[in-house]
Amino acid sequence: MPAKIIDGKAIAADLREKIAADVAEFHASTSVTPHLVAILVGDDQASAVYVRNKEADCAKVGIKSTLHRLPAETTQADLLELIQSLNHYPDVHGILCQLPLPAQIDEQTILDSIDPSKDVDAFHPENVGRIAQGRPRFLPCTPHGCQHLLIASGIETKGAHAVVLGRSEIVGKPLAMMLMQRGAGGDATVTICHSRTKGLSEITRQADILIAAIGKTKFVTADMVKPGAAVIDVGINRDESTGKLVGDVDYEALLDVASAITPVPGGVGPMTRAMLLRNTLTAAKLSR
Ligand SMILES: Nc1nc(=O)c2c([nH]1)NC[C@@H]1CN(c3ccc(C(=O)N[C@@H](CCC(=O)O)C(=O)O)cc3)C=[N+]21
Ligand SMILES: [Mg+2]
Repeated sequence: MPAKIIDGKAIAADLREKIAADVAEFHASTSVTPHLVAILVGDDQASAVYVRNKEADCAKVGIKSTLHRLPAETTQADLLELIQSLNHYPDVHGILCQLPLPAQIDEQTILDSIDPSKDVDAFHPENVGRIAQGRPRFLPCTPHGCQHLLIASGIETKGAHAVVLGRSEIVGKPLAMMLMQRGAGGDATVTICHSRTKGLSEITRQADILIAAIGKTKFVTADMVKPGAAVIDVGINRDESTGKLVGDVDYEALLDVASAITPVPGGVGPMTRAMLLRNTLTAAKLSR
């Protein structure tokens, strides 16, 4: 039987409907409109597309969004000054500074400067620490999107062996923590693999749930996957020749091996954006 294709676009649309209702309810009781501010430094093409999509998403659910576009040569001091003013501005609930940043700016310094209660990416060390301790304020958007795809698709994580490929601070590391946590979408036995892992395919072949977040086109081949495994593809790579978005897994080949799989595009990407909306509403609620 070919793999069930997990429709992230549809699941994200359902989520947005729920968020829109929650935003309306929040507004009815407080008169507050949640407000997300995105900062885009420079003119990276992919970043510009992502930020534009995000603005359209906000409009769909009744969240106000503002975009600050800064030139590529912006100094770190100037960016810090903008973030400080946004931190203090009560009408701003969520702040997202689009990554990557130009070379003259230290990303960690910038992420550390965002008020943790407005940190809708959940990249601030205080929020990362809270996730590690199992008492999150915000969950990072891409890992939360992956977890929600599993829950919405009825894929049991409890007791399952989840293998996470990739140890980034943005996806692999926090997702591993979340899958291990007690409760829905958690209680998994988690293995994290990375570029230095020995015997990689023996490990990935033990996965009931395999999550690929390494940023390498078609890295996960059919021989690395146990028949019947669920595969979540976090990769968003641009195919040099066709210009199309491709994931980290050999999708066509895995259709005959996996029990369920996410496509790229239309899998994790739309979920990431939906979770950002949810975090913005959470931030607005926190401000009350
Ligand atoms: N501070 C920060 N937070 C982020 O969350 C963040 C970031 N910086 N920098 C860049 C990455 C990347 N990212 C994506 C989110 C959604 C799609 C997405 O919606 N993808 C669609 C396709 C979009 C298209 O066609 O280009 C899909 O997969 O179906 C893609 C990429 C968020 N990021
Ligand atoms: Mg993300």
